[in-house]
Amino acid sequence: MPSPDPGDDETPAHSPAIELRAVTRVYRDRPALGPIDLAIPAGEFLTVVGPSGCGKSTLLSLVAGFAPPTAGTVLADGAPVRGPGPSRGVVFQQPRLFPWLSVSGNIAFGLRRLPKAARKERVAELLAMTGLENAARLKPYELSGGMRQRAAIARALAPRPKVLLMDEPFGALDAFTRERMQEEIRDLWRSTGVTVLFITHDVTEASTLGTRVIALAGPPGRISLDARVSEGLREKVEAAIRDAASARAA
Ligand SMILES: Nc1ncnc2c1ncn2[C@@H]1O[C@H](COP(=O)(O)OP(=O)(O)OP(=O)(O)O)[C@@H](O)[C@H]1O
Repeated sequence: MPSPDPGDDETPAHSPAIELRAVTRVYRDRPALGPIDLAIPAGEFLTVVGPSGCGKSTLLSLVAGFAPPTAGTVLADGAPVRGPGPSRGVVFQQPRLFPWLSVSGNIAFGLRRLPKAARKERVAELLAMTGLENAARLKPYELSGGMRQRAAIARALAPRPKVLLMDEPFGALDAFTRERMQEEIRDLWRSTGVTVLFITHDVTEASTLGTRVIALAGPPGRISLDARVSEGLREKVEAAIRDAASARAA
């Protein structure tokens, strides 16, 4: 009789895209986060909302691998996170594009290991996906705020990360651009199947944009609510936002 494979229970395909096990983070003796237990299945669009200082960015930086947890474990696809990696793309509130590179150059930056033809093809794909075809040669200072953020999203998606980590990505945009970007990020999420962890302090954004919302209270940040977003509500709020936007444009 064949013996059972001892690794079966740990098959990465069954692991959540991201998992935090009893994670805490302390800065200079001051607890900022945790303990947190959280599993984010692949393909989920999770929004994290909470007041300023409750630990949202700390949570994201631990998942990104920018900082280690003080205690506990952060896992990506079942493997401990030991630093930043190409499977986790990050988008910040300020786009942080390289000012000396064009939009194409910025998108291509993380693709240096690809052969030239494949790199060109992937950049073209990302430009089309984010509606930046006509801005390919422009430098960041020549872009609007929304275009800059789209370029940053394209750059983060270029290496096909499994997880996209977004830290208040639309916080610096005007309300109109922000609504458009919210629709666009949902379209990108649908078309790429990427797992999204999206930080916001905007309650409406948190409760309508994703498939699941967690609220943090703190510091130290703890999960005070973990709820599934009702599909019906989201569609209704999206339709209302679209109507409001087209009424304004008319
Ligand atoms: N590098 C750091 N050194 C020391 N303390 C820090 C550091 N980063 C964050 N903190 C502290 O940890 C706590 C959580 O901060 P964090 O930035 O994660 O909160 P946040 O919810 O993202 O806030 P905001 O919405 O204002 O961005 C705060 O008390 C903050 O002062």
